Formats: sequence, structure tokens, C-alpha cells
Amino acid sequence: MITISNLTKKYGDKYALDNISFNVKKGEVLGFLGPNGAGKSTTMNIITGYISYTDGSVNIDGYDILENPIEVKKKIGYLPEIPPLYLDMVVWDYLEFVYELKKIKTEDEKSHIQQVIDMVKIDNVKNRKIANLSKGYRQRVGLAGALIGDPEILILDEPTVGLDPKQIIEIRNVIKELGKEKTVILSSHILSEISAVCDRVIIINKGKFVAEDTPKNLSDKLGDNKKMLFRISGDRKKAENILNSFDGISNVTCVSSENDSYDFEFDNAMAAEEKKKMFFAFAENEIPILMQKEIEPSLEDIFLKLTDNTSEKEENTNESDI
Ligand SMILES: Nc1ncnc2c1ncn2[C@@H]1O[C@H](COP(=O)(O)OP(=O)(O)OP(=O)(O)O)[C@@H](O)[C@H]1O
Repeated sequence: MITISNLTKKYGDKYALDNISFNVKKGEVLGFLGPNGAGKSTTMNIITGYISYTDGSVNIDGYDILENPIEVKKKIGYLPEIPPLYLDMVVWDYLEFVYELKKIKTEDEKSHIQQVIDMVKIDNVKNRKIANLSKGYRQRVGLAGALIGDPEILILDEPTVGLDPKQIIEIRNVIKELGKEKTVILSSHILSEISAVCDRVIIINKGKFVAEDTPKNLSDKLGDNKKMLFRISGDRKKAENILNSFDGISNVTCVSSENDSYDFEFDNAMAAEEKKKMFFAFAENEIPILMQKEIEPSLEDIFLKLTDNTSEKEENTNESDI
């Protein structure tokens, strides 16, 4: 459905994208993962025809984006990172405006807009001014705008940035539903975000391709190096010694303390039997374990695992926030 070949975008001498190639199959939900400045928005802006590129090609459902820009744009609904909403407009009027802009002729306008409103669950705010909506609802209005015209492909640039946890879950559910019918590319800088909704993940960093896999395989690749957070109460030194006495535990660090409770972070590659022994060791030393949890791997962990870092060190790191 989407074929990106050797895509390169230069700003002056600087490469925002450097020879990126990938495919997206019809009906697939593809995650585009990378830190700030990786080139996610640049790629999406090129696919949607908003900006040009320096080299390579973009083909959407058989159409080259440069040769058939109108055909391509008809097939794509785009939700940029900051949706371009007119805050003074009422939701319904805004969607009518988008309908006119997209020059959609075949549908019954009112029923189509209502259908889109139902899809993203904004019926309760359709007569309200966009300025008075929460960020979560504004994001859904932006998504509704992208869905006007029933495009086959949806391109969503960091759709959950700035939303609260409840809004994140709601918008994720909407995207999951849409993913059943449409081809979706979704960008994010959070692995769990992508894992929750995507069939496949492409990781880019500083404009370069890093890896491509299913969320499960990516997580398995990181699996032998999971980070754990452990909260204990009691003797800090003793607890540290117990943790360090196990082969499967490394890089033990006390990250915070409050009264007599301490939070330790460590890399955990323990087998199940070893884990049991560790719990008994804490019990024998009368050190209660107050809490334990696995820490989501950061993008930094993923890059360290998936890439040879030497090439990264040669490059300017100012833009990245990892
Ligand atoms: N108009 C521009 N002029 C010069 N450099 C640009 C321009 N737009 C983007 N860049 C640079 O291109 C690189 C990729 O930017 P891009 O916005 O695509 O990254 P991103 O992965 O979307 O990051 P973010 O999550 O911060 O949006 C960055 O180094 C950025 O500074």
C-alpha cells in the first residue's frame, strides 16, 4: 500500500532523513518509533505531500507522490502533531469546513460527518466551540478531520502527546478500532504506546533506519535485560548486598529513599529459581519488600541494544532528547 524507497531529506548540509526504505501493507498498523529529531514528522510530512524530499521515492497504492499528488492526497487522512484547528469554530462547522476543503462530493454530507463524529466519539461536544474543549477532545476533533472523506490510509503524528492517561487510553482504543479497517502509520517516542496498537514497528534515529520488527520480537530482544524497581524497608547496605549476591542482577543503584525505605533499580536477568531464592534471602534478613515492578525500557535502552553506538558517537547529539 505504501512503498518508501531510499528516502532522503536534506536541510542545507544536514540530513533529516538519510536513505530510509520501508513498506506498509494494506490494513497494517505500523508504528514509527524514534526520539525527538529522529525524522518521524519529516517522513510523515513527505508521505502526505506537505513537504518535498531530496532523493528517493514515495509510492501510495500505485501512485507516485510527485506524479499524482492529488490522487495520493485523496487516499490519506493526516493528523499532524498539533492539529490545525480553528478554535473559534464549533466542532460540527469545522468538520463541514474540512468536508468542503477536501471537495468530497459523493457522500451525503450530514450523515458522513455524523458517522465520523460517532467513530471518534465526540457526539456530546459536536455543538461546542473547539476553544472550550479539553486537549483530548481537540485531538479527537483533529482525528475526525483526518477521517472526513473516508481515506484508506491514516497518518497519525504522535497522537497522544500531551494527553492525560485516561485520554491516552481512549484515543488508543479509537485508533485500534480504526486500524481494523484502515492502513495506519502512527508515530511515537514511547515503545509501550506503539506496542499497544501496532502490528509492526520501525525504529529510526537521527534520520537513519535502526530496526524493524513486531512489538513482541522487539520486546523479546530486550527481554534478557529487563530493568526492575525494588522498594525495601530496613537496612540499605544489607539489601544492596543481597541484590549484588545474585548473578542475574547487575548495575544495582539506589535511586531514592524516604525514611527507612529505599528504591533500588537494577538490570534483571534472573531465572525463576533465582528469583525465589532472592525473596527468601530478603525474608531471612527481615527486610520486607514493599514493592517491585518492571521498568519499561527507555528508547536509550532500545538503541543501546539494537545499534552499534560507534556511529552515533560520531554524530551531533544536540537534537536528541534520549
Ligand atoms: N524546516 C526545517 N529546517 C531545518 N531543519 C529541520 C526542519 N524541519 C526539521 N528539521 C530537522 O530535521 C530533523 C528531523 O526532524 P523531525 O521533526 O522530523 O523529527 P521528529 O522525529 O518528528 O521529532 P519530534 O518528535 O521532536 O517531532 C531534526 O534534526 C530537525 O531539527
